[in-house]
Amino acid sequence: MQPIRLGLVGYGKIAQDQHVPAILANPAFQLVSVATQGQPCAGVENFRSLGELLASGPQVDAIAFCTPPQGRFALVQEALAAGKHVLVEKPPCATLGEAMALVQQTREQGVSGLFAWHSRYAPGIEAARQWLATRTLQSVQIDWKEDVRKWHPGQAWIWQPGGLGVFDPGINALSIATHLLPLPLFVASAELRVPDNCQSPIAASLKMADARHLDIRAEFDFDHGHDELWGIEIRCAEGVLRLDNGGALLSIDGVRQAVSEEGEYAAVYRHFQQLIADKASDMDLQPLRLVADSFFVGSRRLVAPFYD
Ligand SMILES: NC(=O)C1=CN([C@@H]2O[C@H](COP(=O)(O)OP(=O)(O)OC[C@H]3O[C@@H](n4cnc5c(N)ncnc54)[C@H](O)[C@@H]3O)[C@@H](O)[C@H]2O)C=CC1
Ligand SMILES: O=C1O[C@@H]([C@H](O)CO)[C@H](O)[C@H]1O
Repeated sequence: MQPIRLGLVGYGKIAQDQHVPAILANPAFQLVSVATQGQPCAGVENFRSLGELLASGPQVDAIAFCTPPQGRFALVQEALAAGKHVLVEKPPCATLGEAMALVQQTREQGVSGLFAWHSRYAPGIEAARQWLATRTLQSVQIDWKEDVRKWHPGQAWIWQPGGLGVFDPGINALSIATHLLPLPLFVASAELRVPDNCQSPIAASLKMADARHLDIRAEFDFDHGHDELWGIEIRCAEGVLRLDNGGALLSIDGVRQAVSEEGEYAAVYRHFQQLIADKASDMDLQPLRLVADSFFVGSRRLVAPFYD
C-alpha cells in the first residue's frame, strides 16, 4: 500500500521532539513537506506558509498542525478546503467556536480529522480505563505541575490571549480525565492566578463534578521547578488508582501495573492512520470546553509578574 503523504505545519519544539520522529518511524506515513516560519526541517521540502506548500509543493494527502493555537483555525480550514486529512495538536484552536467549526467542516469535506489529545495515548491510560470501567468512583484529584521555562522556553504566545497559560499542559490532564470518566464533566468553580504582566494564568485550582456529583479537583501550576508532577488519583470503593508521569505509570493500591510500551506520539500517528483507513474522525471537544468553562466561571487573581 502507498504511504500517506504528509505535510507538517509549524516545525517548532513539539514537531522536532515528537512528531517528526514518530512520523519517520511509521512506514504508513511519508513526510514530504513542511511549512514553518522558524528553523527548517532537514530532508524534506520547506515552505514559508501552508499556502505555498499547497500551491507549489509535492502532493500531500494529510497535514499535521503543530503551530500555536492562535491562528491555527484559518490554517486548518485552508487544508480542509483543499481536501486534506488533518491532525491537529492540542489545544485544537484558540476558541471553542473555532474547534466546533472544524468538526463540521471536516464532516462536510468527507476527510478524516484528529484532535490529537496526546496524553490520552500515554502507556497507562488504556489499562486504567479498563480497570475503572467496573469500579464505583468516589473522587478524583489531579495535580499537573511543571516548569514553563523547561517545556515552553521563550514561547511568548503561551501568555497571550488564546495561549491558555497553565491550561496548555492542564488540558492534557483534562483530556485524560474526560477519557477515563464515564460521564461529561462540569466546572463548578475555578481560581485563575494571572501574572500581572500576562494575559493567561500561571496557576489554577478547579472544582469539577459530573451529573452524579463525583468530586473532581485539579491543581495546575506552571512555575513548579525542574521535576514535573503529572499525577491523577482516582479513589473508588474497590481501591485507589494512580497515574503518574503523565499517564506513563499506573498503580492500583500502590502496586505498579504492567502497561503498554508504545510512546504517546507513535500511538497518535497509528490512530490517525486507522482513522484515514476507516474514513472516520476523532475530534473530541470536551477538554477544550472544560478550559472555556473555567474561564467563564473562574475568578481571576493577579499574582507576581512572570519573566522567562
Ligand atoms: N512544547 C511542548 O512540549 C508541547 C507542545 N504541544 C503543543 O504544540 C503546539 C506548538 O507548541 P510548540 O511546538 O511548543 O511551539 P513552538 O513555538 O516551539 O513552535 C511553533 C512553530 O510554529 C511555527 N509557526 C507559527 N505560525 C506559523 C504559520 N502560520 N505557518 C507556519 N509555521 C508557523 C513557528 O515558526 C514555530 O516553529 C501547541 O499547541 C502546544 O500546546 C504539545 C505537546 C507538547
Ligand atoms: O502538551 C504539553 O505536554 C507537556 C509536556 O510535553 C509533557 O507531555 C507540555 O507542557 C505541554 O505543552
